[in-house]
Amino acid sequence: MTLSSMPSFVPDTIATEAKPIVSEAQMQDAVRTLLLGMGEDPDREGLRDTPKRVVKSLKFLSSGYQMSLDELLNGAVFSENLDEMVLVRDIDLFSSCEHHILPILGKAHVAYIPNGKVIGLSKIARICEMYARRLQVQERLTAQIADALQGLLKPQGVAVVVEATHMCMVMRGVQKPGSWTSTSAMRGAFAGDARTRQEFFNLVAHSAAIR
Ligand SMILES: Nc1nc2c(ncn2[C@@H]2O[C@H](COP(=O)(O)OP(=O)(O)OP(=O)(O)O)[C@@H](O)[C@H]2O)c(=O)[nH]1
Ligand SMILES: [Zn+2]
Repeated sequence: MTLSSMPSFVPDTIATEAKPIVSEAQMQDAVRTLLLGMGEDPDREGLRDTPKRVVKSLKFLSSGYQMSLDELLNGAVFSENLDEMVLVRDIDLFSSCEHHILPILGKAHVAYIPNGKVIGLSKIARICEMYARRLQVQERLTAQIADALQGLLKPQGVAVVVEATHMCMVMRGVQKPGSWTSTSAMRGAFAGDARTRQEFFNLVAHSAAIR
C-alpha cells in the first residue's frame, strides 16, 4: 500500500475522557526521577528548576493535542472560483518522535487545487504546527496535514511532502547525521493524475534549487 492510499489511521484528537488526570507536580516528580536515573543530582543549583522547565517544554511540544482545526482556522476559508494549484513550500516543522520523544526537524511543502474555496495561507502553516506539536511518526504527520485540508476544503486535490531529519537517528541509535526522510501524501487529483503530481514535484524541486 502506498502512503497516498493509506487511510488516516489515528484519530484527529486523543479521547480526553479516557486520559488519566496527571498533575503538574506528578509530571515534575517524574522528571526528577529521570534525572536521578541519569545519575544526576536533581537538587544541585543548575537542575533545581529543571523539572519545572521540562514539564513546561513538554506541554508546549504537545500543545497540538489541545488545538482544533476550527479554532486555528478562525473562519479563514473564502469562496473563490479558482482552480490553479496553490503551493506553500518550505514550512519549517519541529515535531517530536513518538518512539524516543526526540526532535524531528524538517520542512513541509503543501499544495492544493481549490474547488470553490481557498484557505488563508498562514492557516496551512498553522495546520502543520498543530499536528507537529504532538508525538508523531513522520508518515502520520504528513497524512494528517493532507487529510485536514481535504476535509476542510473538499478541494480537487491535496499534496503534502515532508522532508525531515530525526534526532533519534542522528544523536543516538544508528547515529546517521545527514540522513533525511521524505514522506508524501497525495489526495484527489494529485493521487489520480500523474501530470498534476509532476507539476507539484517540479515546483517543490524549484524551491530546493533556489535555496
Ligand atoms: N516509520 C517511522 N519510524 C520512525 C520514525 N521516527 C523514528 N522511527 C523508528 O522507530 C524505530 C523504533 O525501533 P526500536 O527498535 O523499537 O527502537 P530502538 O531500539 O530505539 O531503535 P534504534 O533507533 O534502531 O536504536 C526505529 O527504527 C526508528 O528509526 C518515523 O517518523 N517513522
Ligand atoms: Zn525516534
